[in-house]
Amino acid sequence: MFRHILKISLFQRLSQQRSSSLTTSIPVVDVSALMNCSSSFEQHPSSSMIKASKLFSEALRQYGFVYIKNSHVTPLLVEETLLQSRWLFSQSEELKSKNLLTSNCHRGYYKFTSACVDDKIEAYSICRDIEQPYSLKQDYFQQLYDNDEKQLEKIKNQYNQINKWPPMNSEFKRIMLDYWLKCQKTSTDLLWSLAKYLNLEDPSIFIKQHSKHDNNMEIKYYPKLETKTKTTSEQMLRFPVHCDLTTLTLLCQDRESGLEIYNQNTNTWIAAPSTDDSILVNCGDLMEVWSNYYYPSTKHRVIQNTNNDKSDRISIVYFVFPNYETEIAPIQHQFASQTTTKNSDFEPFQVGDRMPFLL
Ligand SMILES: O=C(O)CCC(=O)C(=O)O
Ligand SMILES: [Fe+2]
Repeated sequence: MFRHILKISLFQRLSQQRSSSLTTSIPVVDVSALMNCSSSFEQHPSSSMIKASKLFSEALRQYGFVYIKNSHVTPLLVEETLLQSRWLFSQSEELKSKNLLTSNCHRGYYKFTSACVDDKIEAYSICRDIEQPYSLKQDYFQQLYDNDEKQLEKIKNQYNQINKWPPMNSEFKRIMLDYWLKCQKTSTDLLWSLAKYLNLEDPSIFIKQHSKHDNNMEIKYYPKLETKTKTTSEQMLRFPVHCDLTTLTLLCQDRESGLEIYNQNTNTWIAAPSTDDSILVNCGDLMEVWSNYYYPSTKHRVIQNTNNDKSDRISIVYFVFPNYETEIAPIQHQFASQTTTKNSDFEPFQVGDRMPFLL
């Protein structure tokens, strides 16, 4: 009980910090009717499911990014995860480097220099928390390297590295894994809904090809900048312009500004501030191709916050990937003729072919 009250008041305090004074034209969609739809969607879906699916799909189609509320990722869980993230980055260099440092692996702590000259961004990453993570990728690598046992052994050792957890904080691990799982569940429901909206012959095609949940979650810490670098627009970037490689990406942030989304209709950048009760979803390159260019992979970036650069910033990004062996090619669907027909000479590829190779 006490714990619950504490959590709520903490949540209220933090969400006051998180709510934004900025406005944005990116739509907010209530996805409550879609949650659990991948397991409960019967032959005759309810009208609220159909409505939510249409709103979500059309918003993604139009903007590339959508705020979703009432997903499995509750506002309280977002606050708790941000709080634990903040705890991690405030730990000593020794703890972060000694216990968590990673090289050539998608799990653990690392630093990188980004677009801005004196910018050092810290990051912490986890993947699906299983004992033999290579098992998720072995179908792909085995057909790639067939009989090359030596190479396969090397790859197996590399990919079997497990998540790195800070010692003596079991709460950290519990909350991170909870957040990870709720993003997994949310993304599965959203993938189902996107396929359903396209009226695909097999509406479970996307989720079948995501059965291994080989996803990656990355928390980034952007420290307060000591010097203002405002001279050119290039220098104001904190994370460069890019598209994600994913099918879907789920993103939340704890400060009001920084993230911007490119709108190709108006040729402008739109601010994507954090909100109290929603998280952002966008499509990446794999979904763009797979959906026959219907759901666009949209450019985005993080800029230096010039209104309030007294603060640091945390973002939590959950990258959703199909199984490595999945073959990607534009799919036929009811809207396919309206989309750019780029598929006549399209060479199908496997997801693993596009992923960074870690040896
Ligand atoms: O930090 C952010 O808000 C954006 C990061 C991002 O877009 C990415 O990691 O792909
Ligand atoms: Fe991104």
